[in-house]
Amino acid sequence: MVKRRVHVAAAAMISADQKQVLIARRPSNVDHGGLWEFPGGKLAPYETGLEGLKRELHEELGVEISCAQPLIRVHHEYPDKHILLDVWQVHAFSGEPFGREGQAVRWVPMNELANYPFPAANLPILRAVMLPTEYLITAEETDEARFDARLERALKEDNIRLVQLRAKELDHNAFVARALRALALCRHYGARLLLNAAPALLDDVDADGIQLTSERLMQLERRPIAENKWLSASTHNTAQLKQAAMLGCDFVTLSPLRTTPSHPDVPPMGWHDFQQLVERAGMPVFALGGMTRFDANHARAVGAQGIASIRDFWK
Ligand SMILES: Nc1nc2c([nH]c(=O)n2[C@H]2C[C@H](O)[C@@H](COP(=O)(O)OP(=O)(O)OP(=O)(O)O)O2)c(=O)[nH]1
Ligand SMILES: [Mg+2]
Repeated sequence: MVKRRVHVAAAAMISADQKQVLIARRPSNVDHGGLWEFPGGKLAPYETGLEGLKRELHEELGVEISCAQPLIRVHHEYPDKHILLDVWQVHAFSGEPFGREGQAVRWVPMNELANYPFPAANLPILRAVMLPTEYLITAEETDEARFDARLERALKEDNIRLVQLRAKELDHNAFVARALRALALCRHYGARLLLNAAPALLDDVDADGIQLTSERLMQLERRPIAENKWLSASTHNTAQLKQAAMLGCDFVTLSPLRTTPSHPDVPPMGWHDFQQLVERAGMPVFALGGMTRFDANHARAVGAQGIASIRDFWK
């Protein structure tokens, strides 16, 4: 049997204070009835994703979208169909959303989304909604006070909300000491901290998660940390992306987009290959390798969550 292919546009509508997202409950008499969803629906013939999204949000919620950006594209195999969920983050709209088709509609704080049952295809979307567009990776530093000052500057002035502590130059004790200070700073500014370290390091430092190197990624057979922690991995190709999906990584970095001074001999993948890999990744992907904040919109446009960078934030 050839499966039906269904292209669905859906919206993650964000409240003005950026803290809440709008969800709706599917009526009990349809597919996935009773589960929660991001409002939207199937595209009509010849409609683009954004056109379909505008029509569906008008029909289902009575709102008019004025500003939307691609968030994530998820391909999912249901028993009877192949579905592409084309999800947009809606930052501005007019009208007060209500369930025009009688469905329940609710604004939910980001950190309570996990309490609502969604269809199986929605897991990567929930991750994407919760993640920011920028992922800071810390640089090598020999001076601890300077490390703290630079991290704090990025949290305070650049509004960074996701940080990876990467410090290959430090031994175990020095890494733990730096990580504890970084964690306190991140907590203070409401940012999340992932450690680029062995998963067991979470026993010493109760950070928000682990960033696996591609080498660690390929050695693992199952997810090495609890579900309530974030698991990310550094990836460079299809095999590593598949392994990350198999382990249940919440997101990944994919590199190198461009040639960088730190890896001058590694051939860059460029936006075209990057986009093809992201399309099938099935989880949020941060573009890494020579990226700056000015690349974030382009990264979004080709399907990425955003950009990861050392240099652009470490000043
Ligand atoms: N809108 C939406 N659909 C989702 C989500 N997750 C998910 O698996 N789906 C699936 C359920 C459906 O099979 C399909 C969306 O179809 P739909 O029933 O909303 O389509 P529609 O609004 O055009 O309604 P209809 O005209 O077919 O009645 O995508 C989600 O978060 N939002
Ligand atoms: Mg619908």
